[in-house]
Amino acid sequence: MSTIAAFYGGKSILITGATGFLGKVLMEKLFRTSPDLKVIYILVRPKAGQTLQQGVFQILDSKLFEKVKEVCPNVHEKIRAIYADLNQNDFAISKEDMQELLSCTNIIFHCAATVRFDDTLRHAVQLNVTATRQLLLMASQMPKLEAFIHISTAYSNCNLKHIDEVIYPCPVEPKKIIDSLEWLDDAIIDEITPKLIRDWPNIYTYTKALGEMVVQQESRNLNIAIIRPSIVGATWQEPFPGWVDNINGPNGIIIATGKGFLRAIKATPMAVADVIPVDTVVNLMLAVGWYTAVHRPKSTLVYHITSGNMNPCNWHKMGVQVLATFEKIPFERPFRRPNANFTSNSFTSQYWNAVSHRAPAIIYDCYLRLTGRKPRMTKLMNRLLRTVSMLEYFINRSWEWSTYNTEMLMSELSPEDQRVFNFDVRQLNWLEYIENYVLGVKKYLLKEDMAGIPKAKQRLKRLRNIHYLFNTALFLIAWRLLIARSQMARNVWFFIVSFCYKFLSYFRASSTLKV
Ligand SMILES: CCCCCCCCCCCCCCCCCCCCCC(=O)SCCNC(=O)CCNC(=O)[C@H](O)C(C)(C)COP(=O)(O)OP(=O)(O)OC[C@H]1O[C@@H](n2cnc3c(N)ncnc32)[C@H](O)[C@@H]1OP(=O)(O)O
Ligand SMILES: NC(=O)C1=CN([C@@H]2O[C@H](COP(=O)(O)OP(=O)(O)OC[C@H]3O[C@@H](n4cnc5c(N)ncnc54)[C@H](OP(=O)(O)O)[C@@H]3O)[C@@H](O)[C@H]2O)C=CC1
Repeated sequence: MSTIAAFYGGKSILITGATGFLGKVLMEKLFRTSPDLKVIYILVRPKAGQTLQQGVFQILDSKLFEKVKEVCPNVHEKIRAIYADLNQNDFAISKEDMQELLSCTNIIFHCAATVRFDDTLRHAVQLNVTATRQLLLMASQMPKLEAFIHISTAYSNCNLKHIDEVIYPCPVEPKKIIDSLEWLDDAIIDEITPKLIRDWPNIYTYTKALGEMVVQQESRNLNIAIIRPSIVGATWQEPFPGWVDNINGPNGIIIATGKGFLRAIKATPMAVADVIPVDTVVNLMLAVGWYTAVHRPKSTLVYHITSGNMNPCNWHKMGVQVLATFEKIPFERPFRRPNANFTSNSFTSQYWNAVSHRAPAIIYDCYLRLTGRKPRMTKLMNRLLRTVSMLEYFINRSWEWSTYNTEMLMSELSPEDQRVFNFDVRQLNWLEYIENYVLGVKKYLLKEDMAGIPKAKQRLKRLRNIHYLFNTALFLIAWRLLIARSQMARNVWFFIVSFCYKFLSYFRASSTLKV
């Protein structure tokens, strides 16, 4: 029997961000491996037109929870959804609910965050910093609390090149920022934001760094651990390979490439693609929860869960494998044939954007206008290119994350726990993983039917022929214009034509002689 699975038996677990990508996979694994856990409290913000119960059923109805329903048929009774908005004071939790949370919770997994790179500083601080502080305050009033696990990101210190499993201080105290945001108006905040975030690439990573500082400062006598995953990708093995459910990180890029919208990207091909499967992250989270509660380390331990130092893959390898998978399992109705040009040069990147992205979008919009439809491709392309520009920082650099704590934890696990809660990425086969990832994006995100593959392949062939035809026509027009304008081009043209003519005459003569 797994020690970790047994540890969660009978426990009351509080999860924030349970409706998100990581939160869902965490709940799934908890129910599957510890079906005898007492209850999982999830803090859910109200959604228009949906009751809490409907929200829970929607999560449980997804394919992700199919195995859970077999192992734990009464799973819906073990989820206790609580209305909460982490942007509000006391999270807007009712008194009764708060009382229950305070008196019963044994373990907290704090996953909720805004992961948008372009959020306002006010909102990002509220969610990623102030809410963390408030949750810690709540945690300090929980007599039965055994461990508080805070989910950060490996990029919270991405202004550094080598990152250790320690909490780095931020130049400005989180408390000062929280206080000043209370009285500063939005216009001034916008103005000072670049000065505050300094060499962090966006507000998200900056506020996650502030969140870690808050954890350190407000930890009191709690048992706390911080987990820093890199780019969280589709499931590797559990409950089945390839599960994804949002367009963040690589997912949106895979869709945009598979649909033929995105054919070139400003990326350093040899930079490490530090993607980490979501089930690996969840396994580490559960192991850390157990270790923190049982072994009670004296200080707050930080755990990196990254792939780059143990089993590195680079963007080139990833791009090639993604394209190879599109050959086998293409997405339906692509705009153009998928392609992946990587360039680290700004000028070349702008050239590709003009020729390979904006020009086809404009041509397509002209076609839509001519056929009496509303143009939409240019707008979509502009949004896509804006998104890609925000991700560029992460695909043009490599980082080194030390993983001493993560390795130490691995060595502390029994062989059974190492198997059930496997977070050893050295065993990951990238080619297989990427193929399943792309397949998962097709099935679970795009909800495309596998029966449509032959038709999609036919469409790709047609697009290839159109591509060749278009290029040939373009070449001939360009050449014709050049000949009309330049004597040198005419000379070259006559030389080629006379050379071909001579070659053909010689060929004909020699074949006549042989006869
Ligand atoms: C040709 C080359 C081919 C290559 C071959 C393929 C090989 C694979 C290569 C893979 C390289 C990947 C590198 C990943 C690096 C990640 C680093 C993460 C590091 C930190 C990790 C973390 O610690 S934490 C999670 C990270 N946190 C996010 O990842 C949120 C980002 N996101 C936003 O911050 C907002 O999304 C933002 C953008 C403001 C827009 O915001 P916005 O207001 O414009 O509105 P929306 O979000 O609604 O999206 C508007 C439209 O952009 C579309 N879209 C949204 N995201 C998209 C996305 N990723 N890729 C494409 N398309 C996306 C969407 O489909 C919409 O399209 P539509 O208009 O048709 O609806
Ligand atoms: N995905 C990634 O690549 C990485 C993620 N991380 C970290 O992992 C954690 C989870 O990320 P992920 O699952 O991908 O993110 P998601 O965006 O999928 O999930 C975010 C969760 O936070 C909840 N949330 C947001 N705002 C509020 C609010 N005001 N009140 C209550 N709940 C709120 C969301 O609820 P709702 O459903 O209502 O929106 C959702 O459940 C985050 O802390 C993130 O920083 C770290 C590294 C990489």
